[in-house]
Amino acid sequence: MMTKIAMLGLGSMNGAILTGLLGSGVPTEDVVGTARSAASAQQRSQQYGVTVLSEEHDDAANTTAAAQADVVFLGVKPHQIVDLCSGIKDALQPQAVVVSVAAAVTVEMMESALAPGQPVLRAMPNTPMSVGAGVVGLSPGSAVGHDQTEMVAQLLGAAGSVHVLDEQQIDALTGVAGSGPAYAFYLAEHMAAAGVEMGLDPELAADLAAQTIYGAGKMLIENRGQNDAAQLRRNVTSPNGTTQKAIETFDAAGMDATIRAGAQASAARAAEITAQLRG
Ligand SMILES: NC(=O)c1ccc[n+]([C@@H]2O[C@H](COP(=O)([O-])OP(=O)(O)OC[C@H]3O[C@@H](n4cnc5c(N)ncnc54)[C@H](O)[C@@H]3O)[C@@H](O)[C@H]2O)c1
Ligand code: PRO
Repeated sequence: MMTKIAMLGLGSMNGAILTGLLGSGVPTEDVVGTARSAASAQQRSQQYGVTVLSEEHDDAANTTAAAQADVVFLGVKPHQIVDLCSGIKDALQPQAVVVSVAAAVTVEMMESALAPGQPVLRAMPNTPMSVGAGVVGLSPGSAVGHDQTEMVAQLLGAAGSVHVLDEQQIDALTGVAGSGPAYAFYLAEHMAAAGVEMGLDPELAADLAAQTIYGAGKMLIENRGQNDAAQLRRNVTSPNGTTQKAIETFDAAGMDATIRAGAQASAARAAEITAQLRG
């Protein structure tokens, strides 16, 4: 059976998931997306090759898309999720699985806005889903069946590694993996900027940073179970050599603690938004 998919709100995150799903072989005919304006619906329809309905054109765009779907991805901002759930509540098929990708919005908040028994999954993906190298945390709601969780895990698993985990751990996963690509991009920005400051052509410096981070990530994956990140770092660091100087400079600036504090601040911010949403 083909799984029909609705993507309500096709911004950065749902767009990345959609790119990953299409890249893994999901047929474009099986997906309907929604956008707010007619212009962005048209742009996204051209970009992804799927039907995209707009709220501007039709007030019922989200309910129309949701009504046809087996899996409904909610890709709007956290403060919009509960309203979106209320809006699609009566249109959803009873067995359709509602998957929110929003930070901070709990399973309980969604379940309260949906019909009793509606299957819900709270997901925390990251944007490398778009290149088939994402990470997704999945926390099951009270009414989602094991088979339904497996079905969504398999769907998303084609675009990244899927981890089914207790909802209490999802903010921590957000701090490491949901926000994490931004940390790597931040590193790339500043490695490239250093190269430019040392006289490299900006395009070359950006390429060097990108390829280096890609290569290091690939090594981390391919060395799993053999050499961890600390060992791979040591393998680059000749005694009294160039890398040692760089790492000493990072340590002296407290970069190790800063990176931990940043990831923890991301997780803490998720919890803070949850508290704000509860009011
Ligand atoms: N960007 C990330 O890396 C990332 C990672 C994990 C989770 N998330 C979560 O994904 C969600 C979306 O974030 P984003 O970064 O993609 O934001 P975004 O602003 O790029 O995307 C949201 C999209 O939803 C559209 N939208 C708003 N209301 C709508 C409605 N009623 N109907 C249809 N479309 C509507 C907006 O026009 C926009 O295109 C957030 O809840 C965020 O917490 C984002
Ligand atoms: N992007 C979203 C945010 O910054 C959630 C994780 C990554 O809030």
